[in-house]
Formats: sequence, C-alpha cells, structure tokens
Amino acid sequence: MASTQVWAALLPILGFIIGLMTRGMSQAKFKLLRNKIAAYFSSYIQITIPEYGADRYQGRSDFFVAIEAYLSDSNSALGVRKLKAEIVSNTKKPQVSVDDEQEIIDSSFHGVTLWWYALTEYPSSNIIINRPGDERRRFYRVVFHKKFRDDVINTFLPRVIENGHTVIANNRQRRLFTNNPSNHWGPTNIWSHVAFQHPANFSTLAMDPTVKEDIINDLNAFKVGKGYYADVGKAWKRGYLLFGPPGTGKSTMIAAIANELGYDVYDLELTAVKNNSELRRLFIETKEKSVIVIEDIDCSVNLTSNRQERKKPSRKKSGGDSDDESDDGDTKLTLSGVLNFIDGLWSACGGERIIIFTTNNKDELDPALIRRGRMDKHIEMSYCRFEAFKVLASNYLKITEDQFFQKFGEIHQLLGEVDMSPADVAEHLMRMGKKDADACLQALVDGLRKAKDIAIKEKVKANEEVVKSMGKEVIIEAK
Ligand SMILES: Nc1ncnc2c1ncn2[C@@H]1O[C@H](COP(=O)(O)OP(=O)(O)OP(=O)(O)O)[C@@H](O)[C@H]1O
Ligand SMILES: [Mg+2]
Repeated sequence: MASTQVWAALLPILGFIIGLMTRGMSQAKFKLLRNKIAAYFSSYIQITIPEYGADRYQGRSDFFVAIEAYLSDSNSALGVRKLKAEIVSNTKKPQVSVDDEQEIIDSSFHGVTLWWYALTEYPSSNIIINRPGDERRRFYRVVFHKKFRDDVINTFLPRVIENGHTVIANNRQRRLFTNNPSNHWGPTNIWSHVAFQHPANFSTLAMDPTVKEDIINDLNAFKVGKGYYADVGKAWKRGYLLFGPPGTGKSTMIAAIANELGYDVYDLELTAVKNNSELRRLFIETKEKSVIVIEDIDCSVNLTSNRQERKKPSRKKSGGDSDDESDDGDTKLTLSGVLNFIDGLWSACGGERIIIFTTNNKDELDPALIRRGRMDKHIEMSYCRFEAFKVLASNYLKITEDQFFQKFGEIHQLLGEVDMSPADVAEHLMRMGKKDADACLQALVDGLRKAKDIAIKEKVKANEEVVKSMGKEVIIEAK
C-alpha cells in the first residue's frame, strides 16, 4: 500500500522528466525511448548485439552481420521505410539493410512477438578515434517477453544466425580458388582466387537424364543434410569421382555442381603441394560451402606406387590406411596424406564440402583412394549418345527432334555405333561459318560417318594383326 502511494507521488515527477527529455525529439527517437522505458519496467527483456566486440581489430561481429542479413531479408522488414544500401566487397548486388533507429516487429517465431531495433550511439566522452567509424557504436537490440527467454536464446537466435548466413551466401560473389606453390605463401596467400563465373548448369549438361536427375537429388539431399550427417555421426562432406574419356564433360559437371549448390570452388593442384602437412594446411584454409577439386588425380602425383611401396614393409598399422602418417610425409606428398585430406580427422572441420576427383583412367587409381565412403559416388561421363545429343542440339541450335526428324534419326543411329565425345559433337554443332541448323546437323552427320569409317578400318587392322600373330604362334608351335 505504502509503495502504491510512493508510485502515485513519483509518477507526475517521472512524467515531467520524460516530457523534458523528449522535448524536440523526433517521433522515431521518442518511440525508442518509450520502448526502452517500457522494457525497463515491464516483464520484457532485451538482448543487445554490438557491431564490434571488445577488440575492434577483430572485425565486425559475425552475430551482428548475420542479424543484418536476416533483417534485410525478413518479411517483417518489408514494412520498414528507411533502408540503407552499401556495396560490400565480394557481393553480387548492393547489400540492403535496415537503417538506424528503425523498429521491426518480428512474429516469424511461432507467432511470438519480438521487436528489433537498429541503433547507433555516439559516446559523449572524449575518446581517442583511431579509425573512421570508431566514433559511433552500432548495435541491434531484440526485445521480447521474458517467458520466451529460453526459446529465444536456444532456438530463435541460432535460427536467425543460420538464416542470415544463408542470405549472405546467396548474395555473395562466388570464388574460384587455386593453391599457390608454397614458396609464394605470405601470411595469407595460401590460396589465390578470382570470381567464379562459369555458366554451366545441369539443364545444359548433356548426359543420361536419369543419371543427371540422380545426381541433382543427391546434391540437394546433401545440401540440407546437416542434421542427417550429425545423426549418423559422419562429417558433413561427400566425395564424387568423375571418370570418363577426355571431352565428356567432367570439368563442366564440376562447374554445374558448384552452380547448383551455390558453393565456392577450390581447384587443388597437387603437383604444387610439397608434402602432407602442406596439404593439411591447405585443407584447413578452405571454407565451408565449397567444392574441392583435384582434376586428373591419376596424373597429379604418383599415389598408386606410393601405396604399393608402403604395403610391403610391416609397419603398416592395422586400423586402416587413412590415419597412419608415413615417415616421408614431412618431405613428400603421399597417398596417406591424400587419404587423410579426404577423410582424416582434419577433414571434418567446418563441414559442408564436396570433394571431387576426376580421371580419364579409373582403373589405374588405387582402390583405397576411391572406395565408397571416400568417393561416395562414382559417376561415369561417357561418349555422347542420343539423349545427350538432344540436349546439345537444344543448347547450341535451339532445335528439337520434331523439327529435324529425319536428320535426328540418322544421328541417333550413328551415335549408337560411333564413340564421339560431347565436346566433339558440340564442336560440329557450333554455328561458326555455317549457314543454319541444318548445315550444323549435316556437319555432325559427316563427322560421325568419317569417325565410323576410321573405327572400322582400325578394327580391321587390329584383327589382321591378331591373325598375323596367331599365324606366327602356329608356326612356332609346329617347329
Ligand atoms: N556432357 C557435356 N555436356 C555439355 N557440354 C559438354 C559436355 N561434355 C563436354 N562438353 C563441352 O566440351 C567442352 C570440354 O568439356 P570438359 O572440359 O568438361 O571435358 P572433360 O571431361 O573435363 O575433359 P578432360 O578429361 O580432357 O579434362 C566443354 O567446354 C563443353 O562445352
Ligand atoms: Mg576436364
């Protein structure tokens, strides 16, 4: 009762103070102050996320940046009138975010109402300003009822961070990295990069449509598979082995995979890697959401013989071949180092990586390198058959089977008899110097006929040589 009387006496004084404080204040600022006071007296709590931590040199807080991205994309932000746009390095378009002093009402979390504020403070004390921007403190503040405290902290805020990261990933200019030889490493330039702008995608990739669909499903399941991988206790990564003759689309497929997933690409040149520890360091420096590629793995380094040499001595441990470091691992790149790279303990750091090997000679690879679990999916890129040709015809000439029924029939038959790579077929379909689509198709028919003649002649010659050598054997046996 006594406290009620005290409040009754204090309220007019409080009203007077608020009146004084808000005199001449803009409506937005008044709203902020009102909410601050409400939060203070009511059962609402607030969490503040500053742009920089105690050490400004560590850069902007990841949490702050994620909230900025989350709010720029959230439906709740649609009602906000004041936005700001900046060109941030490594982004494809201007990054739009909510401007300072704005209030956003967010009810995306099971209908719970949360209020977000984008705020800036200018410290009044005389501080020493070292860098432009140091004179102000920006932060986000989220206010909500205290009964949702645990849900907000344990579920909502982690979701905000995740959604924010997704928005940032979608807006960022993707990069193609390549490793520098170790004698060029400075403090940071272990990988160099350029913007990744390869136009390949799955709709323009010519291959068996069922295999293509299977790969797309596999990739999409991988992308959303974080929980699944955690449940089954596996690192969140997947290995693909692409094999097939030259010009069948292995490199094109890598670009299509990176574009499909929206990942960066790390093109790892093994010949520039001196030893196993260098390889491990390169791996640690890769970021998640990336495709790590080793092209022509059979030609890169002599990994097969390495393993065979190492099989002979008895020092091979019994626990498998991925975790034993050979003595020469400090001076050389060994198979053990590459196996560790793919699925050793280090490979689990970060997660969300696709590792791709390509080769023209799958049979020459060491089985340990490509066993399931390391290279989970083996994809054969084969010579161009009719289904693949139809995709190329549509890509290059914008034509379908109904328009050139007869020519398509002839090509169908020839592609069943002749092994021609999609790269060669594509070359015939290029319009360079040809009058129209019909001329391109005719060029392809001619090319296929010629390839067929050559193949027949080679077969006849090979048969003759077999007969000749058999004849020699018969004579030797008769002797
Ligand atoms: N399956 C395909 N679909 C669409 N285009 C293809 C396909 N295969 C090859 N091409 C075309 O041929 C060119 C060469 O293909 P790519 O470099 O992907 O072959 P590759 O299998 O990586 O060859 P290599 O084994 O020599 O590295 C590409 O630029 C692409 O235009
Ligand atoms: Mg290639």
